[in-house]
Amino acid sequence: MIYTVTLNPSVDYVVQVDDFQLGTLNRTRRNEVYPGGKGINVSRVLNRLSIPSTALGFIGGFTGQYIETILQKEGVRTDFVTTDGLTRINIKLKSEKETEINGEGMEIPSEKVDAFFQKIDKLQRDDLLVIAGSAPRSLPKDLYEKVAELARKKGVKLVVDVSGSPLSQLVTYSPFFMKPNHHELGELFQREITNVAEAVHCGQQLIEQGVEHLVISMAEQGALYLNREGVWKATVPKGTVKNSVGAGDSLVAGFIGTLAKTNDVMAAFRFGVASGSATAFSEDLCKREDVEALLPEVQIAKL
Ligand SMILES: Nc1ncnc2c1ncn2[C@@H]1O[C@H](COP(=O)(O)OP(=O)(O)O)[C@@H](O)[C@H]1O
Ligand SMILES: O=P(O)(O)OC[C@H]1O[C@](O)(COP(=O)(O)O)[C@@H](O)[C@@H]1O
Repeated sequence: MIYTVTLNPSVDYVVQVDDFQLGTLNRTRRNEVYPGGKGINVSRVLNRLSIPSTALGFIGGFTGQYIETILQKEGVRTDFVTTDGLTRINIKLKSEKETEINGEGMEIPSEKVDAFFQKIDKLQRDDLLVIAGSAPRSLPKDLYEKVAELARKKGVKLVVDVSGSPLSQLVTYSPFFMKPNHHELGELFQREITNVAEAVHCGQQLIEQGVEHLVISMAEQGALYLNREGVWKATVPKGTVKNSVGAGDSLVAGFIGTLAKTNDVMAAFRFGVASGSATAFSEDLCKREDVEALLPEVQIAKL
């Protein structure tokens, strides 16, 4: 079974403003609302690929209720801990450029954290636990490590899609799968990654440290897959980007979902990349038919 953890879910408020100007009244041309947060996006995409998962994490208030309602309507299983706070609203402003404002998240009291750990404690050997996105500032700094520690004790496989210091903490738990983008990878190694050779160099160190499957995504510039046997590069399909929010999460879902179904790593890599691009070319997250249509455009070569 696949479980996703979103410690800091969000309602994503996507607004299109033509010629956005700071410091004045702007009016939207279009606005949409989606359930968001990285683990939640992974669960929603897995569901569209007919792969069941359970979404875990913390929700609160009318925004949290909205997320749970939409997920359940779509058929995603949920087992959130409900708090008295209010799930954040993240602003995704589309104008000449894409601007994001992500909230810091709500206060989560310690008894709610205990309730969350009780849920993690029910996972079984060989379950996949996807840890994705930021944690609300109120949570202890080592919370992700504690989740990873418990997962390791129970023989649960870790999938990691986080950035900043949680990434450097979780990499030491030999994740089954990790998907940093090249900026996150650069941050981890405290250097700028400007080309494939540099990304491969850093990626290989992660494989040596015990990461089993690694995808380094580089938006429209392609993606790399690394394991103990080698390095592969995929081209990404060309198209018009409508909303790249959730593209990375879609790659994660496409990869782990296909790997769970077929045990074929290259099929998983191809499907993951096509899922990321299908999301970038859609308003919301990708649909299965859009992903399948892009598969022939993903060319994979061994480096
Ligand atoms: N402009 C784009 N054109 C085509 N595919 C894209 C584009 N941006 C993102 N993608 C797809 O989404 C995947 C993840 O995007 P990326 O921006 O690297 O990750 P993240 O969303 O985690 O920052 C890419 O590997 C690619 O498949
Ligand atoms: O937890 P964070 O890092 O604040 O990110 C949350 C945001 O990330 C998203 O999950 C999208 O992630 P990506 O665009 O990186 O795939 C949004 O739905 C959400 O608003």
